[in-house]
Amino acid sequence: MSNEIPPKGILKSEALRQYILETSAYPREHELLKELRKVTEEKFGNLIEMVIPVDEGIFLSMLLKIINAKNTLELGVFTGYSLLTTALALPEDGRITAIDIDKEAYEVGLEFMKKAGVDHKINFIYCDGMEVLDKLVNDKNQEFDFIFADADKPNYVNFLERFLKLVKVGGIIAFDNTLWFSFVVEEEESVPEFMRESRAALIEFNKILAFDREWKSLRSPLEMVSLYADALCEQKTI
Ligand SMILES: C[S@@+](CC[C@H](N)C(=O)[O-])C[C@H]1O[C@@H](n2cnc3c(N)ncnc32)[C@H](O)[C@@H]1O
Repeated sequence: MSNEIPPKGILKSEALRQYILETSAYPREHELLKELRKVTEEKFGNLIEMVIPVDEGIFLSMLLKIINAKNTLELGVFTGYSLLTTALALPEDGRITAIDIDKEAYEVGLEFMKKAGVDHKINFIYCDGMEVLDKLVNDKNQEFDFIFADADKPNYVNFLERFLKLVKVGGIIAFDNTLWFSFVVEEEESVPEFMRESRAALIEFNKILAFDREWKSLRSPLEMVSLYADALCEQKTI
């Protein structure tokens, strides 16, 4: 047996990822979330890859419950897997402001929100994200316990600037896809062309969060956690 220290990290194979999903994620997935994923795949084919994975959904749901989130913001809804996850995790009087530029996809998911009896918690805004965020910031009365971004990766830095004004103390900001299918550590040539712009933006975003002086001063009250399920979260702790 080799005496070399093995690389850090627990996910050493696709088989292990499947094992985790089968033993800890799928059994906890809500029936309507399973159905929504299936219908999304039937209607949108390959775009199913846009939907957050089941283990990430369970993690987000756990975070929402731990912080007793009541008022949340989601940017990037698609057919609403992460939105339904959030709506199921919030209390009866919980509220979600959900933003997307695709109304048709949202309407597919809306059926499932209704079936689950959680549609009253959702305020869907059909509009560009930055436009809505600027309005919310100007409003000055808006404060969210939890913010989830899963859209328009090149704009993550701009979103963060607004989110920091919108998240309440003790709240959480979560960004999806910060590892970009692991492409952040691969050579550009091996990345599909249509994914390169986002890869470059995410590498820059991760760097800024970790090292940029200006952001560091903003970040000082934030704790950061990066997850293999590919969500990166910041928690404002003071
Ligand atoms: C990765 S999908 C979101 C997936 C969703 N979170 C889920 O779990 O199913 C990204 C979504 O962001 C939306 N989007 C892209 N650019 C946007 C923008 N500038 N403003 C608002 N929504 C945007 C797209 O229409 C798409 O539905």
